[in-house]
Amino acid sequence: MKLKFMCSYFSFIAVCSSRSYTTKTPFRTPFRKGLGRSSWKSLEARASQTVCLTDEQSMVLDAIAKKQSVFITGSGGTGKTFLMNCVIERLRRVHGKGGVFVTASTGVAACALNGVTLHSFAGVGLGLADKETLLSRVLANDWACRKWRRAKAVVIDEISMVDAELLDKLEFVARKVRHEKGDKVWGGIQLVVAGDFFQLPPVRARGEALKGYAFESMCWDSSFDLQVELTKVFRQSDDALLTDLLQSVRRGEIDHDNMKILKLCCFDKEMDPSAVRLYPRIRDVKKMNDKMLQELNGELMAYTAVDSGADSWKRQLNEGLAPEKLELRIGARVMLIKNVNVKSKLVNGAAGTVTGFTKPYKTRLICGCSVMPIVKFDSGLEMAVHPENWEVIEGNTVLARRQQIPLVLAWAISIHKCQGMTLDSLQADLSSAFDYGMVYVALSRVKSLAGLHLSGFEPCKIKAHPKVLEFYQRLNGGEMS
Ligand SMILES: Nc1ncnc2c1ncn2[C@@H]1O[C@H](COP(=O)(O)OP(=O)(O)OP(=O)(O)O)[C@@H](O)[C@H]1O
Repeated sequence: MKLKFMCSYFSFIAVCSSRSYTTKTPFRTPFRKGLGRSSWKSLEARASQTVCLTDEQSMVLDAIAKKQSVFITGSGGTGKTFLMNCVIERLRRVHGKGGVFVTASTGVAACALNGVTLHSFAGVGLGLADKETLLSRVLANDWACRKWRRAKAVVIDEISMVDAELLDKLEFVARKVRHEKGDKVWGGIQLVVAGDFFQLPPVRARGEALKGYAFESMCWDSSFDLQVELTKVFRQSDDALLTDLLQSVRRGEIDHDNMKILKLCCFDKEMDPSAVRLYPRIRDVKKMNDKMLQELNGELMAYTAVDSGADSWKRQLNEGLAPEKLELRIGARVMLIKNVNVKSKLVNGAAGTVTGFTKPYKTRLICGCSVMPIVKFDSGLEMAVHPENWEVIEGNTVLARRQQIPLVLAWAISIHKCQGMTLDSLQADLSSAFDYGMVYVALSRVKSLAGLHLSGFEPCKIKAHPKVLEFYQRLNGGEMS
């Protein structure tokens, strides 16, 4: 039955355009024309005006207002990142800007929230030493100590990439540094953690065993007042078949019907030339982008990021998505790495092609270049892309800032870097997929089956860790959602 629907589905998409754009968007005009910056509504107010928060999302915000510690999870595209932005704003209203520290396990995720990496916030270096050594390191570091003591709330995004050992060490450091608050877990800090453990696990050297997921830490259960799993998938809301397939892949399962669907994505579909290629390994990404750029004939335009702040913090900017050096030619496939205009769908992940370059109005140089790129996005919109800022903020201090054109070459990107993105069309080469959750992360970026192309796919590459399965079963009272 499912297979029958699937076949008619594919003939349907063959007749229609191979691209798919969400038309049932819940967004209304986010800003009223003519309003100055100071009149803009808060993010949360705008969010609730333009989109309907689900009951689960509202429940999280209510808990935040009550100063509860919350773990937010859910499959890819259920709005964790979207909600985190509202959560951060609510926390700042509750505690004041200076008491809220926004962190994430990776530079990419930290930059997306204008925060810092968890390691750099904590002042524990790589965090490899034992907990007592790390504590004395923090106590000897005035700045790190002050941050821990000033913190009223700490946000950690992409928790799936933090190991259990590190989480326990940080909880120990927080409790000891803030001993005047009693012996409370995390020294009484309100903790808001988000992530999906079915996605990528902590990065480790090749062959090195997993040290344990964060939920295996000793402090996990006592760290939260509330653990919420978001269940409404927004990203694939127009494609029930893909939503259903992804739920199985997430659990590491693939039945006969879903296998057939994925096989059709491998062989029977004409390749969309605009599809982003996803590779498990960075070297393949670089090779592909360099090769494709070289094949173009036009003049090479180079944009060098304008950075400010201390060198140690600038390093984190390099871990983010905005490149230090961006080279473009007419014809280059590019992707936005920042939301530029949500109403016009110029959002993080929107792909397009460079069609020309134009002189900027007033400014003479844009990131070292005299012209700005003009991009024709796949939605049909063509526009000059202006530089944007990325900041590393801790509490209320801006530690570093990068100005760069918000584009990356997008013939190819790595599966690690695409975690968090929404893509219209992708081609994933899964032949060298090596880790738990990797296939799921790659597949769950796309909005519809029409935009999904696979190569190197084998069912054994779909892997979910048994401990993760167990954790979610416990979270749902024995039931998998
Ligand atoms: N309540 C909502 N109403 C409408 N759209 C929403 C809502 N919440 C989130 N979205 C939209 O759903 C899409 C996916 O959200 P988001 O990227 O936050 O998901 P995610 O759970 O963080 O995904 P991933 O785990 O893959 O990073 C975004 O386009 C976001 O704007």
